Amino acid sequence: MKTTKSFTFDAAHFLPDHKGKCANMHGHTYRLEVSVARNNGILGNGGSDEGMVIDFADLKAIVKAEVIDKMDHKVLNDVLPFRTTAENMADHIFKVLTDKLQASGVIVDRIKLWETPDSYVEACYE
Ligand SMILES: Nc1nc2c(c(=O)[nH]1)N=C([C@H](O)[C@H](O)COP(=O)(O)OP(=O)(O)OP(=O)(O)O)CN2
Ligand SMILES: [Zn+2]
Repeated sequence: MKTTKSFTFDAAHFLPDHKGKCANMHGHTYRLEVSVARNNGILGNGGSDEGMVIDFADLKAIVKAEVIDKMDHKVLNDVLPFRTTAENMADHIFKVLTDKLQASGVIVDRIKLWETPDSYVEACYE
């Protein structure tokens, strides 16, 4: 069982040394899909999380605090310490959310990051 929450955020960036137009500052409305699962495969048993991987609201709050608030309406080159390709961003988001969720027995199964309406990357568990 996988549980997914989607987000959008707007940000500017440029790719140093890019051979094409992306070397120039430009913006994207990114779409981020975060899919998570239980590390033991068993859904919550008892209490508020009964029958859930994670409450949608809890997942939303974590992604907002750890990712969206740090990237939305930012110049990504100023806030991320790597070349801001969609691949590097998805890898970073995967690691940040894995660190945050692992104590509660939740794993990040997939990060899907759309940079444009027709271009996306995926970072997947194993
Ligand atoms: N593998 C990757 N290739 C490119 C990335 C990336 O992150 N990973 N990024 C860019 C640029 O950021 C660019 O803004 C997006 O590229 P592209 O899809 O080519 O942009 P367009 O939507 O304008 O292209 P269309 O020709 O309209 O499809 C470049 N490459
Ligand atoms: Zn771009």
